[in-house]
Amino acid sequence: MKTVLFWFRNDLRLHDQPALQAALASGARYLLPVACLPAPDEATAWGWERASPQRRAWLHGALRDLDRQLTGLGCPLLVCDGDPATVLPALAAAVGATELYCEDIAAPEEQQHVASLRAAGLAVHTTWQSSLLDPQYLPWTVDALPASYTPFRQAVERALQSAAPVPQPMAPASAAASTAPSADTAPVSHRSFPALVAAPLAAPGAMLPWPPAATAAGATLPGYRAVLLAAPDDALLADPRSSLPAGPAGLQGGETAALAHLHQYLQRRLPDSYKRTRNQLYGVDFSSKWSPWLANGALSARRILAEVRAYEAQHGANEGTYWLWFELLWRDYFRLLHLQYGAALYRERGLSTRSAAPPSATSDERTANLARWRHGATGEPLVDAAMRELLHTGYLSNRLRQVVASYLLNELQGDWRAGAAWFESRLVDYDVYSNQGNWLYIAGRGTDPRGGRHFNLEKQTAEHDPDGVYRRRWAGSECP
Ligand SMILES: Cc1cc2nc3c(=O)[nH]c(=O)nc-3n(C[C@H](O)[C@H](O)[C@H](O)COP(=O)(O)OP(=O)(O)OC[C@H]3O[C@@H](n4cnc5c(N)ncnc54)[C@H](O)[C@@H]3O)c2cc1C
Repeated sequence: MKTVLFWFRNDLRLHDQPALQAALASGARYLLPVACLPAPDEATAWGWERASPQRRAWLHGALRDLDRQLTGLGCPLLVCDGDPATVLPALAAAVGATELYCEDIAAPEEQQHVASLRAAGLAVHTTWQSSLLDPQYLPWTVDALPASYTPFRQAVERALQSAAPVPQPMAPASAAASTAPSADTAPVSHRSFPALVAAPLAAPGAMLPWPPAATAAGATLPGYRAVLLAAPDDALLADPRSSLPAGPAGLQGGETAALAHLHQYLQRRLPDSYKRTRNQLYGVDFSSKWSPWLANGALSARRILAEVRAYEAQHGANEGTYWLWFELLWRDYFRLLHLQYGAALYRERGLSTRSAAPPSATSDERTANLARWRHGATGEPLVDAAMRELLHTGYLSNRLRQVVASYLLNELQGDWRAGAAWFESRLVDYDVYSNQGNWLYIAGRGTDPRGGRHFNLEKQTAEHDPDGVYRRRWAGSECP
């Protein structure tokens, strides 16, 4: 009787889960859901930890919630320690599985994981499911995406206008193959758009049981990690100054809290003010705060859009609801760029053909500058306040992300890849596509024709923190 593994990656949810639906429809008798946690002390090439304690705490909350839900369906989540390329083949052998289902992620390291699993003899079925738009139904093949965001958005909006007004629910993904191209496969061309934004799937009403060998092996399963789910660490997220007030008495990681947060955001009619408030620097309601749940997949972008469309049907569309779509489309754009360019986005020059002007600062000066930037000790009050907020809470408004990125690149002559790696370590909403895409954009090494962004600090301060409230909020915060 067939046994399959389902590997939860950045899709820690049961709603709108075509990859999981494919596993359930595969004819398997048993299914073992598994998530792999990186080692807590994993370091980056830049010398700092890969994921901060805050980022890990948010992820752990999502895993705890997923485990609660799966346990309720009789199929608990197995959380494993270590490198998926090692742990998963060992686990498959221990429980008699030869097939694995998971979402497709078009970033080089994540692609390498899948390649290693295949090389180890597992049949891996991947499903692309993290974007709003289904790449199979784009007006172009992904290797011919419009060269920058605005023509991309305009073409998508034209395509949607010419499509059937009510999108059809997405059929469960085929178990036989990937449902959409990865960066390493050639896409096919399509001329119709009704499924361009599929309706989100409901959560499965039932799961399959664990394989008997897994039940018998229990704590001796390869990679098995016993303590995570029993020892909440979300107090790390409870800084009262945070724009993302999380922790035991605040927002929680995971699908249950994600859906509750989405509903309250809509119920309180916050979309109506979004366009006006979105560039503010602090507070909970100035922006949606969907990103921490979107990042680890506790919330699906298609589910958000479906609910925003229902909101528009009830209250009327307005510039706020449009702007939320506009921003979610940016998120998609960076995903599609990964499908188009893959590892090229990770080169120092990115997609740019021009070589960088040699920095006038010495290498030692640049190293010292980077350390001062990371710890909020540059001497520029707005930058320092923002970097301290990031360090203490794992969240930063979009405007401040732009300001501090520009400062590192332009004033401190820093390496954009170091900035991106620091954000990866600290952001609770770290998303490989959005992080890489935004850093490339500000560095002028992506597709943007304007060639980089330089934010004027004086102007930004006067415009967004004229009375100094934000700077005072973080002044004097000790930085480790
Ligand atoms: C240098 C830099 C690095 C970034 N790194 C990340 C990252 O790792 N993860 C991440 O989710 N976002 C990243 N962003 C984008 C953006 O800052 C966050 O998505 C946003 O601040 C999250 O807060 P929110 O959910 O309240 O956003 P809202 O303003 O409410 O926007 C709604 C949603 O739209 C999407 N969105 C908004 N702005 C952007 C954008 N510029 N690019 C892509 N998607 C966007 C997000 O999914 C967001 O949740 C980065 C921006 C910059 C300038």
